[in-house]
Amino acid sequence: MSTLSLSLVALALLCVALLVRATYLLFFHPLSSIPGPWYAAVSSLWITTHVLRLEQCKTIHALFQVYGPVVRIAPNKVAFCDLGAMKSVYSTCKLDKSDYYKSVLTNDNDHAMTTLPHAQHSIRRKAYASHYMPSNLAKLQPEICESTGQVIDILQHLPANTPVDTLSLFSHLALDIIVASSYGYRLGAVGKWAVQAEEGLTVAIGDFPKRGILRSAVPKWAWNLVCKIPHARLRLLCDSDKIMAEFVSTRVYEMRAKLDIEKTPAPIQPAIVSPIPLSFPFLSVGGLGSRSSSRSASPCPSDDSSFADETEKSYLLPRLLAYKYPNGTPMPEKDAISECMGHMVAGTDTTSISLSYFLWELTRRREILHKLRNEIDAVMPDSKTIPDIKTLNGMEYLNAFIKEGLRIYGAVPSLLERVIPESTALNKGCLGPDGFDLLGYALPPGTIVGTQAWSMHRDPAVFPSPETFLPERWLVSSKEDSEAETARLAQMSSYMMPFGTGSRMCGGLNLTHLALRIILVAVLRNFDIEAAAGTDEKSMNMRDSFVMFPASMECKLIFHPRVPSV
Ligand code: HEM
Repeated sequence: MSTLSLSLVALALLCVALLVRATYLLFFHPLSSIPGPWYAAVSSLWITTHVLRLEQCKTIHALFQVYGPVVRIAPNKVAFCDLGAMKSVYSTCKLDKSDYYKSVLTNDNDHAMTTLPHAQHSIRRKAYASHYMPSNLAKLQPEICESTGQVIDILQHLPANTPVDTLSLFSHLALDIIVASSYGYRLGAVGKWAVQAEEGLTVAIGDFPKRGILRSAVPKWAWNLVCKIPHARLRLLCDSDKIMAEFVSTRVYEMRAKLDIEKTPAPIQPAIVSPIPLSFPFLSVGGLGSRSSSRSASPCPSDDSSFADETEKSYLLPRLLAYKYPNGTPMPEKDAISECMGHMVAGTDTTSISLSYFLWELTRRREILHKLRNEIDAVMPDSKTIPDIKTLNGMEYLNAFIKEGLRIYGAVPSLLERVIPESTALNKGCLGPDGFDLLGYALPPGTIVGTQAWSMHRDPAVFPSPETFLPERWLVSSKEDSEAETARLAQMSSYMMPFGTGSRMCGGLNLTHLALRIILVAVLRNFDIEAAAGTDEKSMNMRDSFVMFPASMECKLIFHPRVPSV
């Protein structure tokens, strides 16, 4: 037989094999009764092209509108949009996460977000959870206010009509806040942003998700080869994980040194103590010089008693290093480092993206801005003094605005993938004889299942005119029956999942709420905001790659100081 004939036979066999496989997947596979396009059922290629085009969320949403609340989006993957199923998957049955999350391992090690099994995750979560309790965060309010105050200063001193890329500015601010709250360390990223000096850590955090996508898309040998290419920017991207790990390792070293000094009975030598940032969290290391290092310039309302006893504050890193696993062994440094890195990655871009969209929306919605302003001006007579948490939490319209902002512009609108387990051992009552029951469909073990905030937040039966940004939907209407109003608000809240839902919900949720409030009131009290030329519907069109971001990868706004500013 000639080579040509052999090739033709091989090709024919391949076609038959593909046809047999497609027939099985379409008609005989346990998921074959689930609605969805046939091309999604026979291959993952279709959904992958939409992932690569950065529009998975919108694509899945369009499928729900055609096929209903359960859709097969790939041979082994099912998406749903239903409140009962959401509760069952994420809360009642606490299904394990899918392998997808492993693309964001830090320092080649797990952190809470990448710890897939529920049982192991809950041990991890216990290690950090108390750090983000409101009572601890309240003590960290001065740090957040001070970094925010620095941003206000910088914006006030910019030449008139300077467009500012808020994605960049707020990611520096978010990082300063997270670093201060995690290590009690003054990074000064905002200060560096102001003088256009590159902050290596911010660049590394921005690069890290791209590194994860690239790394998982190519074989290991190809990735190693790419990282050997002598191109400075590429090397930075390849090294982003290492840069973050080195930063956190240095903080561990400093903290250990501080603890050793504290254990030593001899008098502490100032020369040794002074460079340790835990004692002096706001020592400037590249910020705005005296302004940033001066406590008296803090825009926080608190009297200095909150600074008086630094030991009362508890930062994330020492908390992790003091944590003991159930077998009594302390959490190894490697785990503490990965955990801290995970929080920096999880919190920086998400916070800056949300803030950017919130402000951009306000440039188009003067009536909403006006209402917010009235509320803010009333509680903030001095434009340089930010109200405390209690006041911020009590601001009805601000709360409604943030809820609506997270509904439409939540930075993680994506499918949160979970896996149907093999056995019922850990999930008693959750598996029937045919597997997991999802709205009447039996999903066999190994099926990947999930819902997405994008669609849950856009259910027209729960959120009328879902694409309209309407903070008022979160306010109690005095014209309506109060019981009906309570039920309406409760129903909307139950559909909200901007921070995920159930046992794997965002660890930094409380910190985010606090930071968003502080930053929003400070900015809106001090500035009028305008969209710069080129910042429009098209440039801000939402794209997603787990985290959502604007199509143009920037959000340029102009900050005009408000006149008169008290
Ligand atoms: C607007 C800002 C933020 C949004 C929209 C957001 C959203 C989310 C979502 C949706 C998840 C759950 C992922 C899943 O179930 O698969 C998550 C997890 C997580 N987030 Fe956030 N996040 C934000 C800010 C932050 C901040 C500021 C921090 C910390 C500094 C943080 C730390 C974490 C951690 C540690 C997890 C993993 C939780 C666990 O599995 O125990 N996030 N976030």
